[in-house]
Amino acid sequence: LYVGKQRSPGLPPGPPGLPIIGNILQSPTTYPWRVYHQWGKKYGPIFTLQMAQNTIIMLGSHQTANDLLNKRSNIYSSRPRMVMAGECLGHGMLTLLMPYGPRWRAHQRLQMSCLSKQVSTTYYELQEMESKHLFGFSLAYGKRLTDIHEPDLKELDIIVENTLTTLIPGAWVVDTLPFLNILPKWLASWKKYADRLHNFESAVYLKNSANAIASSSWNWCKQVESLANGAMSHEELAYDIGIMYEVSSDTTTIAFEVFTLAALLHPNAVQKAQAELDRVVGLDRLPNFGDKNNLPYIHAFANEVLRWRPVAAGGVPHAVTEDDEYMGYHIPKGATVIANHWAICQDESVYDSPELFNPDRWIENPNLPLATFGHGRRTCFGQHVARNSMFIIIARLLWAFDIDYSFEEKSGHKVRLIPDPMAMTQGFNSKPMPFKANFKPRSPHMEDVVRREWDVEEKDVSVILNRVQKAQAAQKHKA
Ligand code: HEM
Repeated sequence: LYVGKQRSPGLPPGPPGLPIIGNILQSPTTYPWRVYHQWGKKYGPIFTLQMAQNTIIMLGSHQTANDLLNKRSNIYSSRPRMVMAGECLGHGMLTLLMPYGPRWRAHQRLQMSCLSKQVSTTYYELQEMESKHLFGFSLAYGKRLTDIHEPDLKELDIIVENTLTTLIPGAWVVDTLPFLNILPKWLASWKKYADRLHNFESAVYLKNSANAIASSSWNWCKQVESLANGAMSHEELAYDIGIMYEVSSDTTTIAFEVFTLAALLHPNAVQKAQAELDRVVGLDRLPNFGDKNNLPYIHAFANEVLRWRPVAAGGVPHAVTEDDEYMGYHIPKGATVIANHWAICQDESVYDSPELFNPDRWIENPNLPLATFGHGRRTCFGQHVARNSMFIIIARLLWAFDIDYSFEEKSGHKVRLIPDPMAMTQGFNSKPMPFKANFKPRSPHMEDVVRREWDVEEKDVSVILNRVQKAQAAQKHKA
């Protein structure tokens, strides 16, 4: 079935490749996750791509990803060498890309002290406040940003964009041929580029962290500094907080863009959500976290947004640390193992008519699996915070607004601007291509309620963060 020379015997099947370079020339340049989804139909739910020396095992079904990445997570939880992003840019400090082992676990413990399911309930007040004004920087650095043009936010957005450029699969020759990284800087243009980005990133993270530690309120920087108790450098700790901001801001923003796209294209689902909100919450106050257990359709809507267009559509690569056998195939130690989130979210054996946006599937079966936050021990640490953000923002947006098409004048006629639901960006994260939507208050009364609630809200972030600290101390005391 495949060219024997490029593959060790017993590997899962895959497209035949060329000597030495294997499948490199066949790497799809547009929507690789959709192409791999199709290849999965031909080669099966587990198949191999040989990228020069790198063996990549693609998992295209819920079952294969669950069997390997979840059930055997003791050996499927490392990361492949991502030389450009992990080494040249991050100098080994980006937890997302760290190999599995004691060092990653030490950082994971620090990050989970800020993000666990239990701890995330202590952020409700802040999320409620910020959802009225739309949540970001406060937890990490103990300071509110009120304007999207603030320089602090711009700097972090530049870092996110820079990092994403270093993560594009296939974009950097050194990721395909890692041995090239021994070349001196004058011969290795990527090293000079990465140095520039690293110096900027490190300086911003250290500055933000120093300001946060000097501030009067509780924040994540203070939390990890006190837990690490001198065992890690300030730079490493500043990176732990920086990466939490990096991986949360782009992903969560994309989830809301997908939400808006889904809401625009599926008015029936919006009507169902609004009927639930009106019944449970009524018309005289905004929904809040106290309503969390009584709004199943809002949770279903959020889950379906995450399934319909998974944010990291192509998956985040894992690496296997031992030789393994699965379905009669050999999976060699060191291979990269990628769960294709797009293919898994379209898995027909799990989701009926997966191409449809249908929140009701989560009402019929609230235990459906969801690949969007990844798998096993590397599952997104921030999933509880992210889910809470999605709950409160979706509930409040749909309570307060109708989301409708924009119109354009064409030869004297008003024409609806209908976005293409499949038009998404490429890259590590995939978001909808720009589109227009109109948010219209559902009634003047509801508009008044939003204004009134914002006027009486506690907006002093240090007051709220000190309450967060007290709530976390109470949780520890109870435990
Ligand atoms: C909708 C929003 C989000 C999505 C879709 C998302 C998705 C992901 C995915 C797919 C991974 C890699 C999983 C794997 O390797 O199998 C990941 C890792 C991670 N996420 Fe998220 N994420 C989101 C929001 C957040 C937030 C809000 C935070 C923190 C505040 C966060 C923190 C992290 C961290 C620290 C990791 C690295 C875990 C590691 O060390 O490997 N994420 N996320």
